[in-house]
Amino acid sequence: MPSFTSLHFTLVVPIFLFYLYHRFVHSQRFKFPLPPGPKGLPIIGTLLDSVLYSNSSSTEAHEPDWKKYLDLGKKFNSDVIHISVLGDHMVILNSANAVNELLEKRSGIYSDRPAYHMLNGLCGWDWNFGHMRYCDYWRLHRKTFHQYFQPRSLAKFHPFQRKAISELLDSLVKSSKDGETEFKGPLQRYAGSIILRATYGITTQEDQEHYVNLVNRAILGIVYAGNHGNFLVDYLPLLKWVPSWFPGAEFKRKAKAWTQSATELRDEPWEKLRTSIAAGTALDCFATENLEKVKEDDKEMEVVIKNCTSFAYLVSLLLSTVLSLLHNPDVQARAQRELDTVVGASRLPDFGDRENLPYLEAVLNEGMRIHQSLPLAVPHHSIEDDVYEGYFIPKGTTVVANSWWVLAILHDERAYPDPFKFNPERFIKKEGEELPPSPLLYAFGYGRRQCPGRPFAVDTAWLAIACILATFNIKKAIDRDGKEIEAEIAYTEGMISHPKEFKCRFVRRSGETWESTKSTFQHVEVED
Ligand code: HEM
Repeated sequence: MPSFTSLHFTLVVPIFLFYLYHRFVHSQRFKFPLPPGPKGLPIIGTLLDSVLYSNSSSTEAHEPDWKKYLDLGKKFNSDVIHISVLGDHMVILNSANAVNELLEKRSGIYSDRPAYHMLNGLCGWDWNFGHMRYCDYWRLHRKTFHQYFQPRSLAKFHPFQRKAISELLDSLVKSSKDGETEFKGPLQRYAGSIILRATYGITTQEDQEHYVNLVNRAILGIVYAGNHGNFLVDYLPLLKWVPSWFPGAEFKRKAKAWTQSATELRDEPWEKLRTSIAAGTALDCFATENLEKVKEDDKEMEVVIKNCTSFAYLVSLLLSTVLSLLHNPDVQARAQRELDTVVGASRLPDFGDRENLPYLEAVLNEGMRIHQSLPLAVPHHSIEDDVYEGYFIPKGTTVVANSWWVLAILHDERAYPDPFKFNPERFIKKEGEELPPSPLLYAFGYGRRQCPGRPFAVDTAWLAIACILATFNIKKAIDRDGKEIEAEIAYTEGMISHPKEFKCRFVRRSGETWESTKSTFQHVEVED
């Protein structure tokens, strides 16, 4: 009978050798190099460069991440960059090609999300399905959301989009005084009220204002902790257990404040909805339609519905388009000529006019191209080893699409003269010329995680821009001495980016017709 030792040699050793052979000879890991990138120090990798730098995170001004990643691409002469910190792999995609190849064509591999130790683990955002891992639970959320917000269902939102635009125009008229217009609040309320109406059936002005303020507070956690690696805890999950009073544990104190608003955002409007359902006063919306379909004791499905009732980044697009229009009065004038010809001066533009307003469509496209609300989209994560252009991308890599730059590349000098100029003309079809790729392909993310709210968001933004241009000229604000105030073209940093504070005036185009045009949507039948 063979002894244990000889058994060991005859069975275990060959298996072990076979394993090593497989690992070293067959594994792609040893055949292909990682993509180029900063080497850093052994074990900690580029910790000192990347984490400590971005850990100033939160409020201090520094070079935006998309610019930092773009410079790395230039330095290493590659559109795919690898950054390693404490064994964590991150790959940055700096070209449309790389994004299409990996996030679109191989989306079966790249549709996961990173573990998000800061955002989900500490800031209380794990309930939001946009941050969930790629699994059946996420699929259930995605399907539930898509069924309600799919393109062919958009008409059901039109009545309350029209009502919201009417309120927006009215408040822009009323809040214009002393040489400037308070426009940010009304735009936030416009976007927020439509989303709140669609998801929870919330309609009163008081509730809308309350929840829009809540979103503004809650979103801070996403803005600062949404980009992978902004906090050290993303690389060292054990830091989660450091007590908040511990010196240097400021991240825990921030997380506590952000968790509170993220949780309020999840629970408060939901409780409100539950109360109105019990009172029999709830309006038809995403939540009621889905709750009606589930059995009373199906608690899991109720949580899914609650997790889907989302907030959105719509206002960033509106603010950045207003800023671009302010700097381009010629674009405003041309869009207004088109509106006057197609729609006339006696009513407001409506969804049915959209296909007859190609220049206005181009303005919307250019607004999405010139600045992206999510310059680095939302990080994806790989679930298998992969090889791209001779580079090895290990399973478990966080993959970040540098969307800001991807769009800039697509608008390079050869195809688009003056790519940093706001020029909607580039999206107008000309005889014998190809149109440039639509920003819709990039501004809303990629592959299986692409924004499912895109059609609804674009419709809502279109109506706002069309009606604002039909009603107002956007002009520079005027100070007390009657001088024009310049509006700087500058954007905030963080995962969600929007123009920094700027001033302007919304000046009515025609005083006489305003009373009749504003009534266009005011008598629309809306359930509220
Ligand atoms: C201009 C407005 C908007 C922009 C620019 C935008 C952009 C994005 C981006 C870049 C992503 C990440 C995609 C990826 O991971 O590759 C995303 C995800 C998502 N968006 Fe939007 N979005 C907008 C409006 C909306 C609206 C209005 C809704 C809801 C009605 C919405 C719901 C979602 C959801 C639920 C996800 C998560 C999808 C998932 O992880 O499967 N978005 N959005």
